[in-house]
Formats: sequence, structure tokens, C-alpha cells
Amino acid sequence: MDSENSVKRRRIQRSPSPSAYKLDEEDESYVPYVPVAQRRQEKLAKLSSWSGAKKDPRDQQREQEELEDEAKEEEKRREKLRKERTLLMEAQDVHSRKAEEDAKKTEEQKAKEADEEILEAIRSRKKLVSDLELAHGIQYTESLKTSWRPPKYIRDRSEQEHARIRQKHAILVEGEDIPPPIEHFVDMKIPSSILDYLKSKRITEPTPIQLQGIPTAFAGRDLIGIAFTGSGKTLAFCLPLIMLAIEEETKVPFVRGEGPVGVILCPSRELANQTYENVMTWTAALAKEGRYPRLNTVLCIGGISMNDQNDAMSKGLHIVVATPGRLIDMLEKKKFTFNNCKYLCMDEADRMIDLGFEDDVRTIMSFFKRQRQTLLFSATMPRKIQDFAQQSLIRPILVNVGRAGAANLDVLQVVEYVKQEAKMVYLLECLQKTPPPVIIFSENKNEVDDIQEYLLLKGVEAVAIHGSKTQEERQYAIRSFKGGAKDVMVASGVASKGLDFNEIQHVIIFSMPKEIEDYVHQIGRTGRSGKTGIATTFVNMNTPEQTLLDLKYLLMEAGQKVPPFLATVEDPRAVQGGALKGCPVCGGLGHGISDCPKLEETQRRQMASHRPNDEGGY
Ligand SMILES: Nc1ncnc2c1ncn2[C@@H]1O[C@H](COP(=O)(O)OP(=O)(O)OP(=O)(O)O)[C@@H](O)[C@H]1O
Repeated sequence: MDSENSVKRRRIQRSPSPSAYKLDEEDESYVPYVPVAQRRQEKLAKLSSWSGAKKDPRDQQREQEELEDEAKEEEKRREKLRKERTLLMEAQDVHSRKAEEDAKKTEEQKAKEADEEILEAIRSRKKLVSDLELAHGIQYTESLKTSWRPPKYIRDRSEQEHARIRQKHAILVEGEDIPPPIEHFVDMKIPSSILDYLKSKRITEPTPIQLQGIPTAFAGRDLIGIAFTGSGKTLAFCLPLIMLAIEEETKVPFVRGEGPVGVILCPSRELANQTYENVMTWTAALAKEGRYPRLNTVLCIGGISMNDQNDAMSKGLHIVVATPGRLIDMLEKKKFTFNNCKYLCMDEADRMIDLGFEDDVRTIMSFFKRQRQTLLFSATMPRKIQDFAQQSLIRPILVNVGRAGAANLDVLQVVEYVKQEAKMVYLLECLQKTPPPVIIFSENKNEVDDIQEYLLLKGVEAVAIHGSKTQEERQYAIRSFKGGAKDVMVASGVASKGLDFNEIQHVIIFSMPKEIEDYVHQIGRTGRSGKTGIATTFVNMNTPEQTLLDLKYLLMEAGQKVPPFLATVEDPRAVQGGALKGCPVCGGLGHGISDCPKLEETQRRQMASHRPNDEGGY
């Protein structure tokens, strides 16, 4: 299109008022456009009409040249237009082709592509090794060697026999040269004083995670251990460290300033404290036997004075149980070193790997001066986190008992629709279902306080625990509840993961957590070590639909009753057809990765510059 014409059109478009339009039409300077081809035709016609007349040959020559110039110009203009149009048309073609392709794609395909993008982001995470190792390209290829061997009669068993035992206990394994499962503690060559102690606590035979996990760890292998809440993971990762510490101490006794041999990392102070107490009782039992040296264990968590640990620090150090923040602080202050540290275990490892702690863990790893044996344990570790973790370990073995993220089958799960305003009153009724002890979970600190206040008013002996309480208050609450002085503990998420309270009869989830993993951990405070328990969960119209779907599938998987209001919650993915897969990020069965609440949370944390002190990391 000619420039003058386009100018005119632009003017009209920009001048909406009729008077302005009129002004343009009446513009006297306006000369209508005549295309070059038409002008040439007119000139030719003029020339031919002159053909009879005598003409100056110089004039004829000039006119001829003018005509040729115009013809060239016209050709150039056409060429330019052709090019421009081709590019434009091509762009339009690409656009319409893409639109067509997009229209052809099903919603499922689109979701799959979105999932792939997110998974790619997870895959591109830096390995979970120390920055030093990353920078120097240090890569260990061999597992650590230990002197432990299974008894000969177990070594002599065929692979088929091992597989049969694993199958019997629903244990899935992955990896190379997997040590055999061992069905009796005595065959694991555990000191008899520890066995006696365990027996006194009615721990006589290993649980599935223990019967495969302990031999694997004893053999020095890196390990990812996944098993239901309350299935005895703590013993599975503490015992190998205790045995390693005995071995090292027996070779050359540790003196002040030496050690530790290994470290156990926990995501919360409460969990670290509980694990520390377990280690202390097991090492004390061991020392009774006389044959074995006394082992020294230190607890490194925020909120406590390290002066309490002076006694342990004044001798050689064998075991450290810690939360990441305080541990880094101690290492930076050179209170002890990892020069001889060979064992790193992360409890609730998926939580540790979640972005909030990933950098801390990498910093901790950079204090190791030699190859370490790394163990990761959790009840909920989705496949993608397993894959990521596996890349960071050396010839790792995956020991999986049940689906990661599945609920403990020893818990009877009851989900009830309770209107927001009726919850408090109904709670009292619910407390009558079982004798104490009972834990009530709420996602909100203020609500935790409100519930405790209400229960105290109604004469119920209740304590409360959440992130805004002081360390003393938190410890008091746990002590009095564990000791039986208080019947009910009201808790925010901080108390859910990994805490092992005595024989909780009933867990009441006052407000359903957004992440189904949190729900699995919360109901997992009951039904522990083979006993059964009840979990009652309140949901209502404030509960997000997707959370309800996760819950519905979890109940179905566990063979539990699905209440009618949950049964009617439709899965939007079902109408798109195709197989419904669980979310590879959080393991929830009711949504895909793009709707994952955990991912939102992770991104939120990633954006927040501060560490989540609610969980007591420091
Ligand atoms: N072999 C066993 N037989 C019976 N009870 C056991 C055995 N091993 C451990 N226990 C007991 O089971 C309870 C739960 O163990 P533990 O706290 O280690 O579970 P967990 O798998 O770590 O749970 P969570 O995932 O909730 O942290 C503890 O009280 C523990 O003493």
C-alpha cells in the first residue's frame, strides 16, 4: 500500500470525531494516488498519440530513459513488497499452525508438557554434595568398606531366597549388590546388651525397614529408606552409627577435640531431641555390657545452651544429633570438626531436601574431609525427590516398604464434615471416642492457642506446642504429655513429623493441612509399632477441593471408608481420560504436578530470604 494512502487511513483511525474526518476529506493539498503502472500506461498512450508528430530525438531519448527508470523502480517496489508479504505470511502460517496443533492437543498432553517443565527444573538442581566436591569434580565410586559380614548361613542363601524374604515383608529394593535381608536381630551381630534393652521395650524382631535397612547400612552402603510412619526407621539409622562408633573407638580411642564419627540431621528441634534421647538410651545400654566403650553423643539444636553439652564436648565425640542451623554454627566456630566424620544420616530427608534446607545441607557436607556414608530416611519421599537424592549418593540402595507417602494401614481414618463454627463443640464430643492420650493438630498457631484455652476451660488437661512458643515451653509440653501428666496435646505442624509419643490413641486433625504429606505424618502419630489407632479429620467448605481429592484417593488406597461427601468430589483429570498418576513432587494422588501445593510452598520459601524458624532449624 502506498504511504500517502496509509497516512490517510491512520488519520481517520486516530480522528474519531466526524468534523475531523470531514477536514481530511476537504484537504485541498490531497492528491489521489495513481499507481506507477497506470502512470506508465498513460505515458505510453501519450507517446503513441504523438507518434505521428515530429519530435526532437533528444526529448524522445529522455522520455524513454524516464520510462525505464520508472519501470525499474516499480520492479524494486514489487520485490520489496513480495519479501515483506512472504515474511508476514510465514509468521501468520506458523502462528496458525501452532494454534491448530494446540487445539488438537488434549488437556492431558498440555498438562504433561507443563509437568515436564517443572520436573526439568527439579532435575537441574545441583547435586546434593559439598561445594568443594562439586568444584573439584570429586566423585567417589566405591562404597565405604566395613568389617561387618552377615552370618555365613545367610551369605550362603541364594538370591531367590533373599527375594522371597523381601516379598514376604513387602520390601522393594533397587541398587547393585544388595546385602541380604536378615529376619532376626541376633543374626545382625548386634551386641547382646542392646538386644536385651530392645527386648525390654518389646522390640524383639526387626520391622521390614529394619531387616533390610540395617544390614545395608552395616555393610557401609549409601541408603534411601522409605517406610510408613511408626515403622521403626530411627533404630534403622541409629544402630549402624552406634556400631561404627564402637568400631572406630575400639581401633583408636577418641580424645578431646576428636570426632564425631557420624551425624544425624533432623528438620526440627523436637525430632532431634527425641533421636538424641534414643541414642543416649541405646549407648547407655551398650556401656552396661562392659565389653564396649562408652560413646559420647552431643545434641546440637537451637534454643538450648550448649553449656549443657560441655561434659560431652570435653571428651572425644562419637555422635552428633543436630538441626542444620546450629550444626553449621558449631562447625564454623570449630567447636568440633568433621575431619573424621564418615556417616551422615538425614531423617525426614525429603523435608531436608526441600529448598528451605538444601543449601544448609550442602554447607554441612562441605565440612566433610573424606568420603562419607550417606543415609536418607522418610515416610514420604516422592519418586522425583528419590531420583534427585540418588544422584547424590554412591551406589545407593533404595529400600522401600509400601508406597512413599501412603498412610499407615494401622490407622483407622475417619473424615467428617464439620462446619467451621461447629468445630470446637464437636471437638469435645470427639475426645470421648477414645481414652487419652490424644493429639489435636491445627495448621494455625492462633487456633492452637484457642483450642487449648477452650479445652482448659472445659476442664481438659491440655498442653500446646507451636513455633512461637519458647524452647522451654515446647520442651515442657512434650515432657508432660509424654510422661502422661497431660491428656491432650494441641499442636501445629511442628510436632507432627517423626515425633514418637507413647501409644497415642487418637489423632484429631482440626484443620486439614493443604499438603497431603503433612496429613500422612500427622495421622502417623498413632498406630505406631504395630498398634492400631484412630485419626479423625475435620473438613468443610474451606478445605480446598484438591486437598479433598488427595484425601479421597489416600483413603481408597488404604481400603478405608470414603464418606459420601468425599466420594462425590470429582477428579477434573478423569474427564480428560488417561491414567491418573500421583504427583511426582509430593506423592499426592489427587492432583498433578502443576497443582502441587508443596511446589507452591517450596517456591514461597525460596522467595522468602529467612529460614523457617517455626521448625526450629536453628
Ligand atoms: N522392631 C520393632 N518392633 C516393635 N517396635 C519397634 C521396633 N522398632 C521400633 N519400634 C518402636 O516403634 C515406634 C516408632 O518408631 P520410630 O519412631 O523409629 O518410627 P519412624 O518410622 O521413625 O516413624 P516416623 O516416620 O513417624 O518418624 C517407637 O516407639 C519404637 O520404639
